[in-house]
Amino acid sequence: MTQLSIEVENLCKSFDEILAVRNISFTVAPGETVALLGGNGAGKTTTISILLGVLLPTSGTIRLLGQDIVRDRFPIMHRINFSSPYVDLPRRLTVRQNLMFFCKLYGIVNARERIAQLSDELELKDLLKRQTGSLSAGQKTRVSVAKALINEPEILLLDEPTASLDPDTADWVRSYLKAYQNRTRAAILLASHNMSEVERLCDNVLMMKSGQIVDQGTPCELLQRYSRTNLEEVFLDIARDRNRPNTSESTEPRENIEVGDI
Ligand SMILES: Nc1ncnc2c1ncn2[C@@H]1O[C@H](COP(=O)(O)OP(=O)(O)OP(=O)(O)O)[C@@H](O)[C@H]1O
Repeated sequence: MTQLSIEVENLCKSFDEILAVRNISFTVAPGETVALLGGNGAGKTTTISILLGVLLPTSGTIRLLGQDIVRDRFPIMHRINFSSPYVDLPRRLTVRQNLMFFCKLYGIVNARERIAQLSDELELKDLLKRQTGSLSAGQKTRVSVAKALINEPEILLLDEPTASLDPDTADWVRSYLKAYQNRTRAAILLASHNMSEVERLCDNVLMMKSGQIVDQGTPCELLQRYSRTNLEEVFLDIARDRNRPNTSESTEPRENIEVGDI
């Protein structure tokens, strides 16, 4: 049987009296993309931070590439990577210096070639000499994606990977990530508020609310289950505790949805 890339079992995380993550379990297989969806404060970033080893779980187990991350964190860290708009790279370093730092951190042998390849593919060539702090939000996001792929990770954790990108660049970055995954069979766990991104990239969706997984399935399964035509409407049904259309109570006409109202 193929080794699962991510195995999360009964994970809980509390910050004093706040229960940020409540007993969640899920898996991600190699080559699979799974989305964590949920409103603000649902527990997505906390879950990703625990997978990265930045936060310790209160209870539960996490295996990445078959290894327990609390016991065997260091041997697997060079096989995973992440991108988040909330984690700034050192602002005074140039883009090249930042990428070189991460090449050294991950022990990349042909660092110059790797940086040249990524900056070519992600159109960063003109930015390499610029101080990272001087870049626009969208430019920083592209640098963050380059940093996330620098070690060709087997597990990629993406927190809002296309935040701040214009629709054209966002679409291009999604295609790039998909091509990377097709080539490497990396497992991707993605937290996003962009439902069309999730529909396009993800094989499976975990709907989180108040720290729990309240529903899950493929985008198609969720659309069918809620009798909806897009995930944005499913998201609103769950966020607003609307009844599922397939249950007996849900035969009433459904109220209009204001999609921009998430
Ligand atoms: N360091 C912390 N100390 C105390 N509470 C925290 C901390 N980090 C997160 N929380 C709380 O845990 C809960 C989950 O937060 P988290 O950042 O995981 O949500 P999220 O789903 O990523 O939200 P968003 O979509 O707004 O980014 C929230 O109630 C948040 O206030």
